[in-house]
Amino acid sequence: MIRFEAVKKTHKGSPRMAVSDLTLHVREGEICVFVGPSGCGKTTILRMINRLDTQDSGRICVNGVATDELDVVTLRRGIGFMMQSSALFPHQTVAENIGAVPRLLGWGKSKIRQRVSELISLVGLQPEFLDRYPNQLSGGQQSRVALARALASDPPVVLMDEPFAALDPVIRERLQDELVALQRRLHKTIILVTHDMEEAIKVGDRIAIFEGEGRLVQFDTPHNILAHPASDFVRGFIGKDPLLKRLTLMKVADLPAEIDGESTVPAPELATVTINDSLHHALVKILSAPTGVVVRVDEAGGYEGCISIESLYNALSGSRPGSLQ
Ligand SMILES: Nc1ncnc2c1ncn2[C@@H]1O[C@H](COP(=O)(O)OP(=O)(O)OP(=O)(O)O)[C@@H](O)[C@H]1O
Repeated sequence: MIRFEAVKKTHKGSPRMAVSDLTLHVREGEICVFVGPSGCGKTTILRMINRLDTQDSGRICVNGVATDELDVVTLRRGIGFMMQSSALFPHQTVAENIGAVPRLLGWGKSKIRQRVSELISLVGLQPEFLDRYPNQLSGGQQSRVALARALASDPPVVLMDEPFAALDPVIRERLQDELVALQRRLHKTIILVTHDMEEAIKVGDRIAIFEGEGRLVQFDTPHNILAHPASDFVRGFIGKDPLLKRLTLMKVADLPAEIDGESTVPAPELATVTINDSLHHALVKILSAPTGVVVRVDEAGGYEGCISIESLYNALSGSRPGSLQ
């Protein structure tokens, strides 16, 4: 859907490259997260997609068409952009902010009003917010409005530059969850820039990790990056406890169900986990269970076998305790 082919960029007056020879393909309908330290070129890469910046060489294609072969208005019509720290228009109401792109596209007033009211509920805000100004909203509410604005013309591609960076951790986590849920319904192609690896792991279908001068060092699923970091740089970026992070990503449903045929009813004293719980949650329960075993149940509470610490080791590596690095 979005393809970078040998893209290079050095900003005028800068002694260093912002992007070095980037080749990368973001698939249709995925959330791809760009992560890396400050100044490594993430924003520049994002801005080149909708031609706010221009590459010095190489090609960027959106849906098979090179961006420099399209006129810029047509290109940007298909791309929603959510900039750093919301960047809402301060002198416009929420309704006017959300309707900004449809207005530019010349939609009629009633169509815009209908779209704005759809979007405000899509991002989880009450209609009474529509007449407020950005400075009358909390940071989390501003982010919701900025997301609604980026989605206004229903673009197939959405670019998000550190959308949740300014939010407190609780609100940030909630919005990350909501973004993932929204994406399941809307199937946009999303590129989200962050410097927060936890956020990347949580929302990304795939993560592109960059180091200085826009050098791509690894591009893979969160699971594979945690299991097989490509370099010490990636290992350092992942931070502490990669095994625990992998357990957070995996669900009880990812383990094979092991019903032994006899104990079809769990003993009442055993703790239970459901198939939608994370393996991290299962680990905590196993560690606090006197027997070292928890019962696995399906969504309806039906017995599906037992899980021990060994099941978790097997899920992580297929190996025995002691062999994990
Ligand atoms: N307009 C500009 N003129 C000159 N240099 C620039 C310009 N914009 C960015 N740069 C430089 O290009 C490099 C990449 O910047 P960029 O903003 O893309 O990085 P980033 O990874 O998004 O950083 P951050 O996480 O801090 O937002 C940096 O060294 C930056 O100083």
